[in-house]
Amino acid sequence: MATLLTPDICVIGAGSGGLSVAAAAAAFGVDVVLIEKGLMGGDCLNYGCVPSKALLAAGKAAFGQTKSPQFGVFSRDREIDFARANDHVRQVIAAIAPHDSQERFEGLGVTVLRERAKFTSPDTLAAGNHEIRARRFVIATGSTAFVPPIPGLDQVPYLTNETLFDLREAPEHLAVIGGGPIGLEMAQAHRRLGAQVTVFEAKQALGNDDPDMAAIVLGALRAEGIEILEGTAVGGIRKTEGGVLISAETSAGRTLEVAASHLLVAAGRVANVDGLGLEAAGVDHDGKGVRVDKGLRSSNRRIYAIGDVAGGLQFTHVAGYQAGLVIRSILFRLPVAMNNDLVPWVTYTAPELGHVGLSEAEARKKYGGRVKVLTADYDENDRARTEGETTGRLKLIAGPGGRLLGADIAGAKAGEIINLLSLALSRKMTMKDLAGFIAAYPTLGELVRRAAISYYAEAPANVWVRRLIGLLRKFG
Ligand SMILES: Cc1cc2nc3c(=O)[nH]c(=O)nc-3n(C[C@H](O)[C@H](O)[C@H](O)COP(=O)(O)OP(=O)(O)OC[C@H]3O[C@@H](n4cnc5c(N)ncnc54)[C@H](O)[C@@H]3O)c2cc1C
Ligand SMILES: NC(=O)c1ccc[n+]([C@@H]2O[C@H](COP(=O)([O-])OP(=O)(O)OC[C@H]3O[C@@H](n4cnc5c(N)ncnc54)[C@H](O)[C@@H]3O)[C@@H](O)[C@H]2O)c1
Repeated sequence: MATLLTPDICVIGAGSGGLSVAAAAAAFGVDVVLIEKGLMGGDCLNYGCVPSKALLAAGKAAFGQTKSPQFGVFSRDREIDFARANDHVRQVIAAIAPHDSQERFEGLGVTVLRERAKFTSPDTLAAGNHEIRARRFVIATGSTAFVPPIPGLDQVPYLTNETLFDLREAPEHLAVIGGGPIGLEMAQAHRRLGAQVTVFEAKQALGNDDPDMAAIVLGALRAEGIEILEGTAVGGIRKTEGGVLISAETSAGRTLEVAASHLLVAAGRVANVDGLGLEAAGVDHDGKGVRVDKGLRSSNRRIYAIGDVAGGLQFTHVAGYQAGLVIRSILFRLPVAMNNDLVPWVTYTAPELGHVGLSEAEARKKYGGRVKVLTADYDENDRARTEGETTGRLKLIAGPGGRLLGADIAGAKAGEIINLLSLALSRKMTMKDLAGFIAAYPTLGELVRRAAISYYAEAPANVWVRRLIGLLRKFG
């Protein structure tokens, strides 16, 4: 007979979103059951952010050696041991894992069940030998790699983010389907660790970002020898003795065939809703995931959904932000509303690509001619020069009254600089604020001031400003 549990909150999925809800609720002394069918930590720790950034760091170290003669440093034997790079990935995961572990959460007072969860009715969930009736449920089951219906793909061995980080040898030639953040981050990491890499992108690579900024990143990746075939849809795949043969057609109607040793599918994500019993629970869902309102509630008011499964922006910090909103709603019954306008994102290629707020196109659509686009180039920044990182640009989008509407950065440390602009956006700052603070010299952050100051570029030529200066001069 099933054991009945009646916690205040039941969380399904111990990834970025689920762990944040469980930890916060437990900190307030609330009775929580957390259910995880796979590894604690979910995608981000085991198959996503952490291993991808660790592998990129290994690639950066390898690439640094090729750049070092610029600094008068010559290394004689440049040898890449891919297995050691993979060890680094494993060690980073292992170092973070205790923070997300069952032991830690049980120590916080959370009941952790390592089972697959499934709703059996609008207020009941089954998980192994347990039946759970909670006051509130939070679905945080994440997403999985979307595998496109390409003829032959199901007949060949392919990698996804769940298997890529198991490789102990560098692929000789890695073919990647998808030129989004996953495809391009992994293309660069593997290229720098010795693989030949070809990326097939049906539309535009980095298509969710500002096209000018994406072009800077794509140019840099191509210069490192990554072949990025945009407007090129994969039409079929065959197994060969040495790997796979990929047939693709370009938007110009040209057919091409590429032989590769390994294939990575990075063509987007599907929300993990299958097998959750959502129909039994009365929870509506569509191709994007669980349908939620601004307060992250599903069609069953007792059940919330957060993170990748909720069908919006798919980032760890979004899952964490949504977890905070759900906690406020469940524990304090406060009205909450998600605001995606303030969410930054970063693609960790080199150069990095960062974004927050409205894009230039969105801003122009909303404010027309009242939008000013202000830029500062990395090759004019002293710190970028000293570091040999002069490829890049920062773009600020200013609206009426000089108010910051959005920002895009392609360049070194874009991910760090975008945080400053994320804060500025959330505080409703203007170009006056961004031009008026003291930035330490020499830093890449000075790019923000430089772009913001250009908002006032016309001031010295303004006749009224000149008259005012002339008038003030008369007072001695
Ligand atoms: C290669 C890659 C790189 C990425 N890099 C970044 C990055 O740099 N920065 C960033 O912000 N985001 C990044 N992301 C996205 C980020 O990983 C996700 O947005 C984040 O993990 C979503 O958190 P989540 O809690 O919604 O889901 P997850 O972290 O995936 O957790 C969901 C958990 O639910 C469990 N589960 C599913 N179904 C059930 C069930 N029926 N019963 C019990 N348990 C279940 C799963 O096993 C999983 O552990 C990356 C993703 C990938 C794939
Ligand atoms: N740095 C980060 O924060 C980071 C890193 C990786 C992933 N992520 C998250 O994970 C999400 C998923 O990443 P992703 O790169 O898999 O998805 P994506 O949707 O951003 O990109 C997938 C790309 O694959 C292309 N594509 C789809 N089918 C194709 C086909 N048959 N042939 C050729 N191209 C095809 C699409 O046109 C698209 O450009 C991201 O949107 C992001 O939210 C974040």
